Amino acid sequence: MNMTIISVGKIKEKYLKNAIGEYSKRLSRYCKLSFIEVPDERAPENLSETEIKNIKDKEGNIILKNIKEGAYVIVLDIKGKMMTSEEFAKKIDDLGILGKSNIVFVIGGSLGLSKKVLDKSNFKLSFSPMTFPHQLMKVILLEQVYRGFRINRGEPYHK
Ligand SMILES: C[S@@+](CC[C@H](N)C(=O)[O-])C[C@H]1O[C@@H](n2cnc3c(N)ncnc32)[C@H](O)[C@@H]1O
Repeated sequence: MNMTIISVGKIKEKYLKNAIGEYSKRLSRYCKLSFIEVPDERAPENLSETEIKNIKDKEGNIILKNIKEGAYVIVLDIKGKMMTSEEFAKKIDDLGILGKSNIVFVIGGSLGLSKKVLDKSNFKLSFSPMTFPHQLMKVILLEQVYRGFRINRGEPYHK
């Protein structure tokens, strides 16, 4: 299974890079993982609704260009569906059974995702009603994908 994580902005913090590196290494046993980082637009304070929309559209159009035809697109969206880790593991397993071999996860930038990107998605996944920084979201997502593969294989993992 190929998994691609498209996110907005570069991760600069060393501790987050290390965590991403660690989970990427662990996941290499289970899937082919790749990352695409889309440049984030400068977003000063006090932007108007129109300016916010324009920025999200600009970032969104680059995200869309990076999604290959036929990929199953899961966007990370606070208002999306919340799941247990077991349900998420089953979702990954079901996608494999359905022959969906290219899964794309999309994480928005500080302003969130454009409507076009949300509309393009096959599934909207929420990790909680709380807002997390997008950089941290990448680590949390990787951990849950790793946990999902371990659950699906019946392999031990700390609860
Ligand atoms: C800082 S948040 C953006 C907040 C923005 N105000 C919004 O409502 O989308 C950056 C990105 O992280 C992801 N994210 C943050 N918290 C999340 C959560 N609880 N569940 C799912 N995705 C989340 C989403 O992809 C979001 O676009």
